[in-house]
Amino acid sequence: MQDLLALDGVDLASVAAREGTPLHLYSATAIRQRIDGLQSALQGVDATICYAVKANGNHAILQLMAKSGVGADIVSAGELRRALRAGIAPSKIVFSGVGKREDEIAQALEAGIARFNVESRAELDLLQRLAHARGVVAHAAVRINPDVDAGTHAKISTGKSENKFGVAVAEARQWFTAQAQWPAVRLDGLHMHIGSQILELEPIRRALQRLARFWRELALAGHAIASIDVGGGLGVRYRQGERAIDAADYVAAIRDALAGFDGRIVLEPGRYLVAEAGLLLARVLHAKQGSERTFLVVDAAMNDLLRPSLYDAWHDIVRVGDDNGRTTTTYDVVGPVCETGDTFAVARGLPRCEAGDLLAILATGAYGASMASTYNSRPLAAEVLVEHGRYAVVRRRQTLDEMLAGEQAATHWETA
Ligand SMILES: Cc1ncc(COP(=O)(O)O)c(C=O)c1O
Ligand SMILES: N[C@@H](CCCC[NH3+])C(=O)O
Repeated sequence: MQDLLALDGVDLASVAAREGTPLHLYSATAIRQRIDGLQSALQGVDATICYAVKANGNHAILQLMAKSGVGADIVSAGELRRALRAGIAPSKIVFSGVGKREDEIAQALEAGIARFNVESRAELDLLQRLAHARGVVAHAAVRINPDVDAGTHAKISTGKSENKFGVAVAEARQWFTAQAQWPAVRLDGLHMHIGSQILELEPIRRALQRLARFWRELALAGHAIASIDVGGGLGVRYRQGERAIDAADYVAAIRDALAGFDGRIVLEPGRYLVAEAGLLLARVLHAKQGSERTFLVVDAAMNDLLRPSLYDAWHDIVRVGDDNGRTTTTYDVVGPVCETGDTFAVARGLPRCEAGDLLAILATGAYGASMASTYNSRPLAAEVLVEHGRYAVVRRRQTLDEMLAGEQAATHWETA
């Protein structure tokens, strides 16, 4: 990652000095390479890549997706708004999520999105009512829960029967049989998404096979399936040397499992397209010698990057600049937030650091800024897009006034 930014000729220290820290950086070149790689692997397949906006919904990144012909997988009216504003065609937008609100479905219907990935009978009923009221027919896919363990962190595993997502094949079968009950919904798609940060192909293969078996059964029963959405979940390398799934192998597994399917295949990668293209710059505030451990207290915190606190996730960390023979020292890299969980790394070997040094926390392009909060009343960090030795600020650092906007004294009371 750092090599790529260096190749682009961007001096991290100078961007940090000009824009301040903490600072999220994304390489446009790296994102394009990921998109191109996946698109090439998909050559000859009738496929639409619908980028999972939740991974990083920054306007500039969504514009980049739109310009590359990539669509969007959305989970809220906010993400719908973002996708449309960035120029993503409604015909390339799919709407996932286990709890879509009535107003959100209404907005998506009015925008004319391609498809709703439906996760419960209640949602199907609601979609029927709202589509009927508007005199339109909504295309829907059933999200199947294939009961496969994706082998990822429990908090981001979504394809086991105990998870809240999707429905069992048995229930989906009933929906197809009873289709006439929902005349304003065209139930002609299947969907799955078994989890995120998946590093082994085997669980994906198993889930695809279950999905394919059901598609064949439906086809035999005379149900036309126009779209099979295989979800996202492709993992990335958070540690140097870690193994991840190759895009070509992933696409080969999809082709194999769905051989003979002549409809549209939808993919919903999020992390895969953006994670390794991003890094978070943080300044060392001080090195603190505790009684048992040595801490590097930095100016980024769990509100800027939640993954280590939430999932004990590993992110490689490098000291920016020449090491000049500094000895390797073992540090806990921590933020200033008042929680012990505000820790980016435990017992990590780094060149000896001092106050003012710059650290880059790597592979933060996905689920970094998009999961940020203002916890501890820390304003949202700025985001910059880097390309060929230049950078553009694509989100200004939030000011304290912006952070406080909307809050007010309890002077106006309503009776309820
Ligand atoms: C329905 C759905 N599609 C796609 C994604 C994108 O996942 P990832 O970023 O792991 O590719 C998610 C999140 O895991 C999701 O819930
Ligand atoms: N937020 C998670 C991934 C969840 C994916 C959303 N379905 C992460 O940071 O790894």
